[in-house]
Amino acid sequence: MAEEPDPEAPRDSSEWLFSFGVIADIQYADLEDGYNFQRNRRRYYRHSLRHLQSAIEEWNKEGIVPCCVLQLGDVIDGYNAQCKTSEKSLELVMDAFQLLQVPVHHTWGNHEFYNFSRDYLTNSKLNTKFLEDRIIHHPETVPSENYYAYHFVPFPEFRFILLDAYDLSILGIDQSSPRYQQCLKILKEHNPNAELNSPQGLCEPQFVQFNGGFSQDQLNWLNDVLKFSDTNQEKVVIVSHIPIYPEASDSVCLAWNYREALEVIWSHKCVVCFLAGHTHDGGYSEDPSGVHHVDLEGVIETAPDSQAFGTVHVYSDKMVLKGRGRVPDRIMNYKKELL
Ligand SMILES: Nc1ncnc2c1ncn2[C@@H]1O[C@H](COP(=O)(O)OP(=O)(O)O)[C@@H](O)[C@H]1O
Repeated sequence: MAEEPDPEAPRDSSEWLFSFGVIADIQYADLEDGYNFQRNRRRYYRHSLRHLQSAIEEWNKEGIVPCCVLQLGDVIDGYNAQCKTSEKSLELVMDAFQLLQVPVHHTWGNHEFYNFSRDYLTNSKLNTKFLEDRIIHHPETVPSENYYAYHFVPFPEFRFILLDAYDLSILGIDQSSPRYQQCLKILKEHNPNAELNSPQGLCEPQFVQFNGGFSQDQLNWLNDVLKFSDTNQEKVVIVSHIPIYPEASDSVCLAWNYREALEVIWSHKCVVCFLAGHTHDGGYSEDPSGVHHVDLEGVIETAPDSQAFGTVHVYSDKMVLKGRGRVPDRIMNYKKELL
């Protein structure tokens, strides 16, 4: 289990290596406050941009400036599509990110696909694949163009892998394409409801339209990258919009084939942390193999007088999440076999 950091504790003796920022579910729209589908959580559409701007100001001012920021998806809200403000809102959010002194890695969530097609996203500023690492002589670690995923090395012996959790999905793709038909078939096989966003009565409630999953092709690629990391004594952090570990997430918010993703991860020792967004409430659990699953609290459901972002300080023996506002602090020790 992660320990709560003790502010009174003496300064750590383990070696600090680098830090990175995390933020999730900004869902900006120039709209009055609203509510989620259940109408039990307030959504601060307009203020979410202010939250982002103040997170950027704080990261820029930190004594130890993070080496990069991970944006965990849903950067603008789906309402923008109805209001025909998708491009304008994206521009405002990207202008805010411009002020950040370090690179941002953008993950794609369901709200990206409510606003834009996959082709549009591929050609947009939300495609940060140019920041990827290429491992020479290992073509198996090069991702296919069929999904938006890549890996990068923010610090020697640490590999971060950004996954496409909507690789299997009916969102953002042409309804006449074979891929759409294949994904619709998977969804309907698991969800007989007329409203495919409804999990009502499902034994696997994650099979809803606002979720997605990982293709076998992407899982094979992930397996190959993890194999390389195991062999080269790297520690790996995985980033995805949708979470994959039930103990850390609402069961409705998991990736369609989360079990397959866990199976791949659990067959390697190198993974230390899986970071996701999507749930808005946040969640945390260390799985039996010692992988820390963090679902970050969403900016969109964060009151103006609070905050929702964090900085992860990476040490030789652990990662320490320093949360702001409703993101709690966490100490995440590495599994023994990695020390
Ligand atoms: N239980 C449900 N039944 C039917 N539709 C739902 C249900 N939950 C969510 N939806 C719909 O699914 C879409 C995504 O839900 P939303 O709560 O906005 O997701 P997010 O948390 O990603 O913003 C919305 O169009 C919403 O109306």
